[in-house]
Amino acid sequence: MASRPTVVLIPLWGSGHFMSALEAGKRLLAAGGGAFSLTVLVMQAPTQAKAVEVEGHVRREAALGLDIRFLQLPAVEHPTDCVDPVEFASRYVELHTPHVKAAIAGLAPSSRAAAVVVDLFFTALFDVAHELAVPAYVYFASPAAFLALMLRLPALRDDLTGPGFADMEGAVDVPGLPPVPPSYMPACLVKSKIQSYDAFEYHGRRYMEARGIIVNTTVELEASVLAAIADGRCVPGRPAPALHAIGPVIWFEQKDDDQFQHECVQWLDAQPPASVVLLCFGSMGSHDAAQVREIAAGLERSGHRFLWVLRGPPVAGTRHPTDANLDELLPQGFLEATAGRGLVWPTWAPQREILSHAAVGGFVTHCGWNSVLESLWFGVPMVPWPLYGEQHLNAFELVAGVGVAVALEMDRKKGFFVEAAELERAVRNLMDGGSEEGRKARAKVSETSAEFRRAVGDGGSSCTALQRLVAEILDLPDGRR
Ligand SMILES: COc1cc(-c2[o+]c3cc(O)cc([O-])c3cc2O[C@@H]2O[C@H](CO)[C@H](O)[C@H](O)[C@H]2O)cc(OC)c1O
Ligand SMILES: O=c1ccn([C@@H]2O[C@H](COP(=O)(O)OP(=O)(O)O)[C@@H](O)[C@H]2O)c(=O)[nH]1
Repeated sequence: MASRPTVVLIPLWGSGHFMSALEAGKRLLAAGGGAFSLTVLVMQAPTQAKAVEVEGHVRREAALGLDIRFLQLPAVEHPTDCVDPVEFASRYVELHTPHVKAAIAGLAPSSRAAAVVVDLFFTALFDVAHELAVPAYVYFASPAAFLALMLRLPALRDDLTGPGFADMEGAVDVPGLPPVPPSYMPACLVKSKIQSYDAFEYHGRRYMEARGIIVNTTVELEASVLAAIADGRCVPGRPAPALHAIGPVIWFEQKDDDQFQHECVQWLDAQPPASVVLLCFGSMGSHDAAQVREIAAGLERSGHRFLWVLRGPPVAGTRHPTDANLDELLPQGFLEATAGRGLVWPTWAPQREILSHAAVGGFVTHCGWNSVLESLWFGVPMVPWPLYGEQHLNAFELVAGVGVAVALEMDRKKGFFVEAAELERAVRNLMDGGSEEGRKARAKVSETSAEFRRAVGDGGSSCTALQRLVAEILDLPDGRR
């Protein structure tokens, strides 16, 4: 049998990470034109719900008949006493090191590993790659701005006066971004316990060992940040990491049944073009009862049409929201008052399909990076309502850097609470034809959507970056394929 190498992909279990990495892997596979296969090492997800989700993804993707092999890694113990999901992921993956080594070392000689591509929180696996002399890459499913920050964390530690950025005076210097107010730092670094900073800083340092960092962005969207990283401004005095901006990597589910229309989509079909504002807060986003009342009041007073994906409080001991009990959560009379112009959807919604619908004209989003890229792809301007992870920094970049969003004021001292009047103002500015702020965001987002489509098309920046990456993995001269 002819010898053909494989690219080993090791994604994190969360859908936003897992499916983004897998989609990137599929693009590598396609660009490789059969020169290598893809091997995905699948970790046992730490919760039952996530395990079911991952199994579903693997089953569906395996059935596509592509040149992808899924290898399940043996289960390991769960680390305890972790302060946040990043510390958990970092320690959990360390426990997988011997299994990952055995899986890669055990590949048949005819399908040796040409590269190992790991999730942004899995840099502990570089040890395995180094031992086996396989080039290691990071797949960074978040923006380059967050990468720039992570690379800067070792140096920024000297500027801290407390364990996190909360007490810091002045602004944070994230190369390539305007000065960032400390309150826009990722939530877990603001109110940080020190382990949280340690976990992020650890990965920031280790990125420097990678042969390359594959980033889910475009050079057009994050030009200044990518240039700052490439010019060595994040880690002065060290060779800059090699970047591959191959985005936007967006996963589009294939519909099994074209006849079936989701209830949300059926409802949108009956609304005028660009008239509906979507509110959706990601896989881990939910609000408490007081905040839900403010959202309801803000939407009612805005007078605009809306599709609100409203989730209930998280399952105890997890961050996964439950399905909302609308009778309990919504103020009395709200559904009657907004009947015909509003739909409240209490569970997971088909967000990409909704964003692609002509009736959707704006998106109040938690700023998860996948959601942001989807919104930009479909040319939908945003109101950022960041909740967790790096989302506050994403929100800052969207408003102050890229200009595709209308800002939302939050009470940063009161758990980022948003008053009804403020949501009403932001929704009106986003959706009203007469608002200058909304007009600018709409114009910029249309431009970005067109740029995105050019970037991934033949000869586009991301397509070219992908081809160069494939040539590098295959060791072809001059990046030729
Ligand atoms: C990127 O910065 C942070 C990401 C996370 C984080 O952690 C996480 C852990 C899990 O066990 C499952 C997950 O699904 C998950 C998701 C997650 O954040 C989201 O990751 C997306 C990448 O695909 C995307 O970047 C979104 O914007 C993120 O919200 C946690 C964190 O701090 C606690 C981060 O700083
Ligand atoms: O009700 C929902 C909520 C989220 N998503 C999808 O889940 C992903 C969420 O990823 P993101 O990076 O935005 O945020 P995370 O959930 O990881 O914080 C995106 O692809 C969304 O389209 C969805 O389809 N329906």
